Amino acid sequence: MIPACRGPASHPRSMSLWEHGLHLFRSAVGVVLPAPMLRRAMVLKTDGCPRLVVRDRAFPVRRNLYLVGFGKAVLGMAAAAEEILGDHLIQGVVSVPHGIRACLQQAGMEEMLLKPHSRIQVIEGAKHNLPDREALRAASMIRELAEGLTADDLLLVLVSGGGSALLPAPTPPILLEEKEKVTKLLASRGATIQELNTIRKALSLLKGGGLARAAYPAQVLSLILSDVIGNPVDIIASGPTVYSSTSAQGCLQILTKYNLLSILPRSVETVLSSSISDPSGPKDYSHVYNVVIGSNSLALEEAKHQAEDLGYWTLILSAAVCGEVSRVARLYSQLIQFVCLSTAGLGEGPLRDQVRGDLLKLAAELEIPGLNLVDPLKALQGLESERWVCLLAGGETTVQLQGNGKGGRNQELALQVALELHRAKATGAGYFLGRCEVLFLSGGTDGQDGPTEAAGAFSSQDLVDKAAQEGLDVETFLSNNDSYTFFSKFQNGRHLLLTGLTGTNVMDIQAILIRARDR
Ligand SMILES: Nc1ncnc2c1ncn2[C@@H]1O[C@H](COP(=O)(O)OP(=O)(O)OP(=O)(O)O)[C@@H](O)[C@H]1O
Ligand SMILES: O=C(O)[C@H](O)CO
Repeated sequence: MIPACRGPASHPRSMSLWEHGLHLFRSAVGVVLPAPMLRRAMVLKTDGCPRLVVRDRAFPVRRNLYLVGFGKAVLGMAAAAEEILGDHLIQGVVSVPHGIRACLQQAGMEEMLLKPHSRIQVIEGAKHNLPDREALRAASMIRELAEGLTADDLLLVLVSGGGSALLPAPTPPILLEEKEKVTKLLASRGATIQELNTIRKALSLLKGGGLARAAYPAQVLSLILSDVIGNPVDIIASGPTVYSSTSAQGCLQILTKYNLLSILPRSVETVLSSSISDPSGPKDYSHVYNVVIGSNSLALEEAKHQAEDLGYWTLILSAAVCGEVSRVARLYSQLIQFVCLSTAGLGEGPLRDQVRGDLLKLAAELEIPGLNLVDPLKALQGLESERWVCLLAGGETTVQLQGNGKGGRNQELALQVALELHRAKATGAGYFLGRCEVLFLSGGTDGQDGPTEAAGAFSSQDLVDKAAQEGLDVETFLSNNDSYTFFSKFQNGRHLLLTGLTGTNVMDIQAILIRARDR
């Protein structure tokens, strides 16, 4: 479990980079844990007329509050919300992952469980993140609750990643199995989450704004924890409270792209063609207020704040890092080399120009939204030598699985960075890398990286050599996508980032910490 984050007890200079990295990761996750996040997002004011205040809006409350939720982090969010709302909450239903209560109990995370006499009913479903009968039952209870509301009511909707599978309500005559078949095929053919959820929205009664329509004329307040790059509220959990501008033509384009048109179930064709005559449904969503209350950027901001407190010159590179792990690893390795050249006080020179050129080229190729390295590189170049540097980033990379090993994208990234740095040691940058202490850390904020029990891993430029001394060949493990097995064996698992399930999820976080070695 991620403990509540306090500042580090020891003086920053006496702490290892390792301890700094762990502190930053814990702080980043701490700020998007359900309870603190909910407490920041909404306040129940009881002076005068009781009202629920969220950002610039105040919703009058008089025991007229209902709650629904769906997603992997929603149980903790519901527990925190119920505590804030007290007796004003009349009734609630949340759809959460199969086995989550036992899991949280086992991990000692009681604060994320509902109290014994809670007014919120919990349905566990979507085993293996796939919609099932239980999730279907939860979705229909949620729909019923929403449809029974009046203009005097306020519906609080809690949304987090994993919500799509936990809120299945296929538009008749589509059957659950038919819808699942389409989404499974799309996912296996490499569709993006935007494409996948565009189709899900078109085939669902509740997604793509359907829940907000069902709740009308009640007010709808939707609090959203984002697990998608750029925080698009219409895509996160397939946007059940967000107007959907998706057209049937847009859906057909996606289905054509992935060669699915000829194998669509008849029911899906029927629903898509009937939506051509009613392209978007009602557009008035003035009764809805959607607010993103937790995101990768928020977590990175907190890590930056903490790193600055520790004495680092800190920069957030991007909260939208995506792309193949091996290419992202090359980008991070070149950034590390650039920083080492800069902090070693090397003035303008051909080596740094070369690294800079390679970096800009690679960054352009990766097309990471909003990543502009020109100014950060200038700033790094202008830093006084020996300055501690912290670079932070977040997002979600992808791994093309080729082997049958055990791992996750964060552990694979950490291992790839170590390999890239090892290779760089043989180049002109090697001398400068040797003069710096470097720590690379990548972790999933949900505490689980792929199907492993680690959240991620730490690495550095000496890892490959040290592993070789233990008879472990990094390239062999990487070629089998076996990063977890590697990190479990190497130095008895010391480089694994082990946090346990955190109860939240804002994708992944990377931290690079660099300081000149004492000479
Ligand atoms: N052996 C492996 N090595 C590297 N990556 C792996 C391996 N096996 C699975 N993965 C990656 O793990 C991811 C799936 O795990 P996980 O459930 O953590 O991701 P997710 O479904 O995107 O969940 P979330 O967004 O909640 O973290 C995929 O990106 C997959 O490519
Ligand atoms: O539930 C979903 O659709 C994904 O987790 C993206 O939010």
